[in-house]
Amino acid sequence: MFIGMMGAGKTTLGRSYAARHGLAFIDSDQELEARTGVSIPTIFAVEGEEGFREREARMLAELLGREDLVLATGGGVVLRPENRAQLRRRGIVVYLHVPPEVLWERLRHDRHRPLLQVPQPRQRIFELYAQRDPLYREVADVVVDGGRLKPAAMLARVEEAVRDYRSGKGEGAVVAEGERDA
Ligand SMILES: Nc1ncnc2c1ncn2[C@@H]1O[C@H](COP(=O)(O)OP(=O)(O)OP(=O)(O)O)[C@@H](O)[C@H]1O
Ligand SMILES: O=C(O)C1=C[C@@H](O)[C@@H](O)[C@H](O)C1
Ligand SMILES: [Mg+2]
Repeated sequence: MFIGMMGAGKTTLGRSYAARHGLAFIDSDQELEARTGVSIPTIFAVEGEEGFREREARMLAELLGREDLVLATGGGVVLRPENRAQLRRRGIVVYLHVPPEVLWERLRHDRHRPLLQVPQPRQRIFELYAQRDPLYREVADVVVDGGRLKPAAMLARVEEAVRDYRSGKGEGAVVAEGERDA
């Protein structure tokens, strides 16, 4: 599973990680859009953030029941304690850590992420980062620092971190229970 802030690269890297390993890939946000037939901004507009979080939590519970799946989660999935508990129980959780300055460079022209459609989106990213970084770390098995790395270089770091984690060499890592997939 990939977790991290909006713009960290969960969708981009999740898809390429899955392709490299011959695993199925699902992006929680895209799956919600496909199932509801409407965009995430529309879900936020009609049902509010609470309605979206409810759908997201139900989707997570369902998808975590599937084997051999690489899952890219939504950026806010760690906000609910029950989601964090579920993430900790299943699969290898990879936190793609990207500092807020870099996220801002990537997202400054974004019009699709409802939480950034505010008068001061840069400040919003910094606030969300401050609130969520500890939550991502709480559930992560491995933390991969992206910084300004290109997706291919970041993927190489993910591969290395997952390998180390599996062989019990990762910093603070515990030996993986059976076959756990990212
Ligand atoms: N390592 C990278 N370097 C530069 N740009 C990147 C990198 N990874 C992703 N991007 C770009 O940043 C944007 C966000 O990437 P992506 O959609 O994969 O993030 P995400 O973590 O899935 O975000 P969200 O939680 O909002 O879905 C995209 O335009 C993507 O092309
Ligand atoms: O960070 C967030 O709270 C969000 C991130 C996106 O992945 C979407 O799930 C949605 O835009 C909310
Ligand atoms: Mg995404």
